[in-house]
Amino acid sequence: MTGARRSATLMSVTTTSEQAVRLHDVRRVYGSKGATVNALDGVSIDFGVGTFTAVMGPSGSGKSTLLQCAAGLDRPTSGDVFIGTTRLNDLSETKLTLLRRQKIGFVFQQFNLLPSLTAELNVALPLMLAGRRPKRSETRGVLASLGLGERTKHRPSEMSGGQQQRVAIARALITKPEVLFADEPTGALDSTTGREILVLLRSVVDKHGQTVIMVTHDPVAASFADRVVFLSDGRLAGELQNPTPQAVAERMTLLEVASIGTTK
Ligand SMILES: Nc1ncnc2c1ncn2[C@@H]1O[C@H](COP(=O)(O)OP(=O)(O)OP(=O)(O)O)[C@@H](O)[C@H]1O
Repeated sequence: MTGARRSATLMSVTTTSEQAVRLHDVRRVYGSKGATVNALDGVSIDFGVGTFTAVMGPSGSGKSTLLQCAAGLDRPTSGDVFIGTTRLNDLSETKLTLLRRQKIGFVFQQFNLLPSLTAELNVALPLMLAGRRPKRSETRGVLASLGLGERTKHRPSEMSGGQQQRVAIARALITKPEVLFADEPTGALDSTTGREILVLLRSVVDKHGQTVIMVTHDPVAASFADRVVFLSDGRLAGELQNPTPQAVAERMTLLEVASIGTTK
């Protein structure tokens, strides 16, 4: 692409303040000559400020790769990623790390808490990494707001899976991120506990106006979102607004069948 054409393209994808995250023609190729995988194959999508989006698709369709590229944890092979109005492609590793610390929270399926630290210290960690000395009232306040006021001194091994995931969410929210990314946040939890976590994620959007982008395999979990976007073979394969579990499950069945058909 010529410089002029590239500038024109970039002008046309300049983000507005209503978009929390924007991907434009993002490709992510893994491997090298002879053995490459197009994990993302030209994905363009916007995530509006204060919205809750679920990302679904068959295994290997590129969901985690999408999340990692959108969160600046992985760099696309080509294409543009914006967080707010900042284009991530232009940032050095140091600036990207700073932006992630300021604007992004990430929650994982396996919680990823530090086992030797109390709940309170796990939550304080992002502030300490940013060079701040966290106030006890700050970390305890976030833990209390997530129903963990009595657990501040407990270590991860002394808490249930649901409590550990709530600590992980408290840790992600302590920096007041604009966007919270969650990769299978209920995957390791029973359905009742998982539902509590989803209610919590919903309130992050409804009460605080933050943006949540969540990968899930579970149609019930996806129904907590405002929108579900589907991926298949690294490409967008449609979306559902105001999804019901039934509508999501039907769409997933069609995609799974199509994906089995193409791998035979
Ligand atoms: N680091 C990597 N090196 C090589 N290939 C990779 C790497 N990460 C992912 N892939 C491949 O890229 C494709 C997309 O992977 P990704 O993990 O994004 O899919 P997914 O939809 O999240 O899958 P799942 O639902 O099974 O977690 C898959 O074919 C996967 O094998």
